Amino acid sequence: MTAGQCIDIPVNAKIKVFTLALLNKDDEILLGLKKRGLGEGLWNGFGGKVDPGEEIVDAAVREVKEECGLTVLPTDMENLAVIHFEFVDDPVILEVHVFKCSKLAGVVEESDEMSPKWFPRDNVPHSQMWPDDEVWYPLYLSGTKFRAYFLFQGYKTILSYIIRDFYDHTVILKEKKKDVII
Ligand SMILES: COc1nc(N)nc2c1ncn2[C@H]1C[C@H](O)[C@@H](COP(=O)(O)OP(=O)(O)OP(=O)(O)O)O1
Ligand SMILES: [Mg+2]
Ligand SMILES: [Mg+2]
Repeated sequence: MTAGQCIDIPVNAKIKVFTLALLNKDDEILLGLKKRGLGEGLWNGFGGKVDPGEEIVDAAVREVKEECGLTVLPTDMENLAVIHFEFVDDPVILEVHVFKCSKLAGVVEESDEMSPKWFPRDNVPHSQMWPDDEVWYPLYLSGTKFRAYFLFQGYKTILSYIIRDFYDHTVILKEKKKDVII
């Protein structure tokens, strides 16, 4: 999906594309405590920047390997969501392609970026995760595919968000703090 296909951000927005993989085993999800960079100190799925010319799903597979040692196949990566994050006073919008995967091979290993740990899927540490996760995580649990837009003030405050059905773009959830224009 490109910026032009998202109805909640300007067509000419500057976009930086990322991946985020949610890895499942039975009733558990593997999260990593980010040791550096964007989201340092927070638990998150595994992912990062898509290299120039790289397919998004291939970037997702590469990032999983780099960050937690597991091997996943592109064909086993299920598209769950595309989320756009805008930050006040930052012209660059982050476009995060979220995948889920339940076919995992190899051994979980700590990397220089992530310290991995299994959590019960219905009991993740939201107080130590990005604040948007609490909004959309129930959709992941219910297997609902979605597109979302979040407007942040800094990294801790969500000013507004809108979540749409992945296919027909109907609104699933929407909230806006008073006085925010979107
Ligand atoms: C703003 O809200 C966010 N919420 C969540 N849940 N995840 C986010 C948010 N913003 C970014 N992310 C994800 C997207 C990526 O998976 C990472 C950020 O990428 P990272 O900085 O880890 O990129 P890498 O390529 O892995 O880094 P290196 O260049 O250091 O390898 O966070
Ligand atoms: Mg990363
Ligand atoms: Mg990385």
